[in-house]
Amino acid sequence: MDAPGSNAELRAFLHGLPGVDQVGAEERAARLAARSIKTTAKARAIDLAISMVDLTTLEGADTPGKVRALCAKAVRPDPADPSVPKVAAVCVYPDLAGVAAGALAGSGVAVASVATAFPSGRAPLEAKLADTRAAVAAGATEIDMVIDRGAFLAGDYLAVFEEIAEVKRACGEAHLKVILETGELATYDNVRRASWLAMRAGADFIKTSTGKVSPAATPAVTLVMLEAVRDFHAATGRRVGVKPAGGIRTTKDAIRYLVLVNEVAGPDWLTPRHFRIGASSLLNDLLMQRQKLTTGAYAGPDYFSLD
Ligand SMILES: O=C[C@H](O)COP(=O)(O)O
Repeated sequence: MDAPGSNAELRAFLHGLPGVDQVGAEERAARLAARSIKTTAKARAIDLAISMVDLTTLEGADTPGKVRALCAKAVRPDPADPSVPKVAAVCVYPDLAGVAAGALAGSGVAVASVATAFPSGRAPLEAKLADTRAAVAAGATEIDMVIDRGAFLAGDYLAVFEEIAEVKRACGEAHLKVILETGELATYDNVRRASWLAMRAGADFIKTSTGKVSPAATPAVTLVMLEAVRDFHAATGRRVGVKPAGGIRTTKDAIRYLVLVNEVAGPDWLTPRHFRIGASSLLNDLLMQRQKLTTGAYAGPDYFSLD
C-alpha cells in the first residue's frame, strides 16, 4: 500500500472504511468470551498465554532491582517447575532498557521499551525520536510507541502517519508496536481507522492501551483490531500483530482473548510473534491456574514471587 500523498487522501481512505456495528461487535465479543474450553485445551491455552505475556512494569518508582527481579521471573516464571514456558518480553521505560537487556541477555526473552513520551505522547517529534533511539541503543528489540491522539482526534491523520513512519525508521531492526490508546478514541470507527493508519505507516503490532487510561483493553475493542489485522493481511499480505494491554489480570480473561484471536483473526495469529498480552499482574494467576490443573490444588499467591 502506497504512502498517502496528502491528509485529504488519507482521510478519504480512513473514512471510507466500513463502519463498525457497535452492538454487533460487543455482542460477538461477549458471545465468544462465554465459550467454555476443555481442561486439556485449558492447559495448552495457559502455556500459550504465558508465552505471549509482555511482562510489564511502568511505574515512576521502578528501580533496577525491580526490573532485574522481573526479568528473572520472565525467564523462569516458576523456579520450581522448569516446564513453565518463558514469557515473550519484559516491557520497561527507556532508562531501564539497558538493565533489562543485561538481565535477559541470551535468554530468548525480548526487551520491550515504551517510547515517544509514553504515556501522553505530548512531546516534540525530535524528543520522541531521541527517546526511541536511546531505548534501541540500550538494547530494546521492541518499541511500544504511543500515537498522538490529539492530532488523530483533530483529523490530522497525516501527522500521525508521518510520526509513526519516522519512529519506525528510528527503530532500525527493532519491532514497532503502536499504542492506539483506544480509551481516548471515543468510537469503534476511530479504533478501526487508527488501526489501519498505524498498519499503513509500518506498525509491526497494534496495541490497545498504555494501561494508564480507563477503559484499557476490552474484548470488543480487541475484536475490532483483530478484524483490522485480518483485513490488512488479506489486502497486503503483511501480517501485523495485536497486543491488548491494561487491566488483564486473570487466566479467564487471557483465555477469552485467545478465543477471540482464534475466531476473528484465525489460528495463524495464535503465536507470540503475532499476539501478545501486555500485563503487570497476570502472570501469577496463570501460574496458579496452571498448578491447579497439574496438581489439583492451588499453591496460593504467596508461593509465587510478586509480578
Ligand atoms: O502495557 C501494559 C500495561 O501497562 C499493563 O497494564 P496493567 O498494569 O493493567 O496490567
